[in-house]
Amino acid sequence: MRSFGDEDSIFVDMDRLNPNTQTYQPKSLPEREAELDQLHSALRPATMGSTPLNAFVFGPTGQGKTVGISLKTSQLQEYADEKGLELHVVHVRCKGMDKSYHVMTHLVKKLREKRFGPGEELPSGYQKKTLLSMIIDELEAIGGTVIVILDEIDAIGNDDYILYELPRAEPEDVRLSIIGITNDLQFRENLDADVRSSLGEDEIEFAPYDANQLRDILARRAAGALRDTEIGDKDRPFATLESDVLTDDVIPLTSALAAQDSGDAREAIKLLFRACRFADDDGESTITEQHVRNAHEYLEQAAVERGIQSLPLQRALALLTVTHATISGTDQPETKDLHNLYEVFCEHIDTRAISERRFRDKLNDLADSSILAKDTRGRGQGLGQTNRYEVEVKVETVLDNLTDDSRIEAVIDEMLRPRMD
Ligand SMILES: Nc1ncnc2c1ncn2[C@@H]1O[C@H](COP(=O)(O)OP(=O)(O)OP(=O)(O)O)[C@@H](O)[C@H]1O
Repeated sequence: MRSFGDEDSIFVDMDRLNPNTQTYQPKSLPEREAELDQLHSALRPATMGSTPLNAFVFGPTGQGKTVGISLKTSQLQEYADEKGLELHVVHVRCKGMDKSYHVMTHLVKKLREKRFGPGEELPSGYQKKTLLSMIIDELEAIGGTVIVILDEIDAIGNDDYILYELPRAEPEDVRLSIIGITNDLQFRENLDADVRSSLGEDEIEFAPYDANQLRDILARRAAGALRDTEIGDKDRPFATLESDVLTDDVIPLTSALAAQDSGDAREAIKLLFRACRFADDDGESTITEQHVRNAHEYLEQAAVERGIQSLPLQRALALLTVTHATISGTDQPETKDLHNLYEVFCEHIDTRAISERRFRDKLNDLADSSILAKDTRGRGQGLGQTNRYEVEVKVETVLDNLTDDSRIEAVIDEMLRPRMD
């Protein structure tokens, strides 16, 4: 067994390459200068005793929206503390809160914690209107300038009560600004026009990073995180990066893979971090292109496994029909045959079956998430097209990750496993 503490490492500060924002926050985001200037302009009135503007910040996942806003509001807070201005920033992460109601209970809790310190309870059993009055009361008790950040606000779906009411609340002697953040462009499109115009006094878009920007981001994170790795000119991080542990191809390959997937900085950092950890765990002194490729494969596999684990019942059953065909050696069966098998599964576990058309939608959803491979081909002259499906991953990966629901387990144990022997 390995002992802690007596190993050499390529890392000098591992946290710096950790994509988790609780672990490490960059001190500057040069790639987001334009967006942060826009935010600066929206918040600046706070420094002049006026009300900062409401802003709506949007862009795909992993684009520095959360860290950017946190950097800018911390900078404003520092200024306010220095000048003795009364300013409070409240950050509510709305992920998982599927109603305005939940966002409001969390907002009440956060506002109370501003006054009384951590450990306040979530209020429960109140009507939405009462919660709104509670929020207004709390805001008035705090006073001064209050900036409320509602991060991942798309979680509330169609229930936009809080977004409609809060900008109109007008608490007395409070200069209130609301910053809504979303990575769901559809949510922004679907917002009620009144909500959009009051919340989005300023709209700030974070467009996806390109491969060159990702190179610079990775170079800055790697310098300081890895041994003997430094940047010569901070305005040209990647171009002036010198490293004894990173081979030349590593950052370009990592950026190219992340840019091609989504331009997501979180994914790019995660990939580089995993590649470095693979090298470090093997006791190697350099990180190579192969480590990046292994890390990419590992993360893709992990994402597919998470995707399989979270499949709802109908999609899981649809996946099992294709898996059953693979195990039985049936080469790419027709959707109709898969649906027949699906009906047998449903009967076995006493569940109502969905129609063949909706079943086909489930198969297509699985193909969209790269769990199934879809092949569209002609049936022969004049006979139209047909879709054939195959499992993209190993049969074992499917069976091992579909274990949460006892009905699914029954189908696997009684109808699939016996065919594997
Ligand atoms: N320009 C940058 N320089 C260095 N690190 C960055 C940069 N942009 C983003 N990051 C890092 O990428 C990760 C994701 O950033 P962040 O959480 O701010 O994204 P986001 O746009 O809010 O994503 P989501 O919509 O998923 O919440 C964090 O680890 C962050 O530190």
